[in-house]
Amino acid sequence: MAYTSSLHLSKHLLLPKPHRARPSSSRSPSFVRAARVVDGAPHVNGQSKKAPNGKVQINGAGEKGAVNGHGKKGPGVVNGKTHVNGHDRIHLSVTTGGGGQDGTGLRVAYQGAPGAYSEFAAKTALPGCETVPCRAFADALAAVDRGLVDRAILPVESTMEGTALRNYDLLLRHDLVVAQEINLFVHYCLLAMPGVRATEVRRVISHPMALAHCGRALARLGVDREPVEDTAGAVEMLRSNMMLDTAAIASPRAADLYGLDVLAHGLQDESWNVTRFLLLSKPPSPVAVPVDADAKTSMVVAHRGGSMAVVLKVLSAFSSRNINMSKLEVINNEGGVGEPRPPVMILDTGARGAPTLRAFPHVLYVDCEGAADDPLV
Ligand SMILES: O=C(O)C(=O)Cc1ccccc1
Repeated sequence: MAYTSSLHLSKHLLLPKPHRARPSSSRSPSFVRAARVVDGAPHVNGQSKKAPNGKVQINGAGEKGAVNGHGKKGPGVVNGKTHVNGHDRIHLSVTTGGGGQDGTGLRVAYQGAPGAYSEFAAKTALPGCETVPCRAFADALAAVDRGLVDRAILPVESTMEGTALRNYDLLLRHDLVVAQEINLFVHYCLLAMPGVRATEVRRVISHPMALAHCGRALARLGVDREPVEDTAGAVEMLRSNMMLDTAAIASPRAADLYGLDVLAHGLQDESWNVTRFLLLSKPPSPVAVPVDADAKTSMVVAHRGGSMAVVLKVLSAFSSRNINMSKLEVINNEGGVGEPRPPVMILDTGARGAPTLRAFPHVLYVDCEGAADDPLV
């Protein structure tokens, strides 16, 4: 069976606050070569006291155990071997830290048309930046890879739907670091051409995530749903095709930008609707994260077998170090009943020779407290 299970753990409901002392046993299982994600308290729409930002690094640590492709061996990594139960594996990590940086002079690629939520997230994270619209998320990441822009922004998780696995998968195919994380309240509106009334709407178009987040409201309206590339693109489509029987789900900002009427505010099924975006850049990270900062490290453990044993090792490695985990997502793409999913392709930058894409059926996404340069992590 192809399945995904995820366990979202509240940061403060887990273990006691980690003691910053080293664990009693230095022989704790070594399972990840960690790079860190540094992150402060929840940062929503730039309002956080401790804005998350810092560095995010994503890359393969090959059998040499290189961290983020720099060949650095973190002191907390007990060994650099890449075997879990004899199975080859790669682990990746992401570091994010405090925000509030001036974005003047920086170009940030995002998926969608002007007025998309991703564009707003970029402008919130890096005020003053120039935003560059792209047709697809993959195009935005490719633009950073090629040096056409300084950063790309990608939604990776939402409180309503959990991890956006497709985007995470995309991330793993690139050698990019996470420069910053931003959590954005997403407020959905129903927009229509001026003069159109709600009773005249037969169809609603938007980004698939927006349609999913407003599922109950749309069912009540009894309208057809049609996914399009992005929320602002949906609005643009209404406008340029003068569609009078169709509405779009998008932001109030998009309504202003394209001159559409707002038929309804707060269309989302849950009032607490926060999306987590990652701001990505080429390595090395443009943001330095002090080890003593409140930090979050994200890592990916990729392996080829013994799935439950790996999960247990990961849990026990965190537990023995008294490190709080804030996310554990287990992806198993082989075995069992149902449609098998393709393996996750990961760019291994630690391997000898040129970076190579490697396929892994089993992947764990882990977020934990602590900075990547903290020996404990
Ligand atoms: O379509 C957009 O506006 C995006 O930026 C993608 C998206 C969609 C819904 C919530 C967050 C991001």
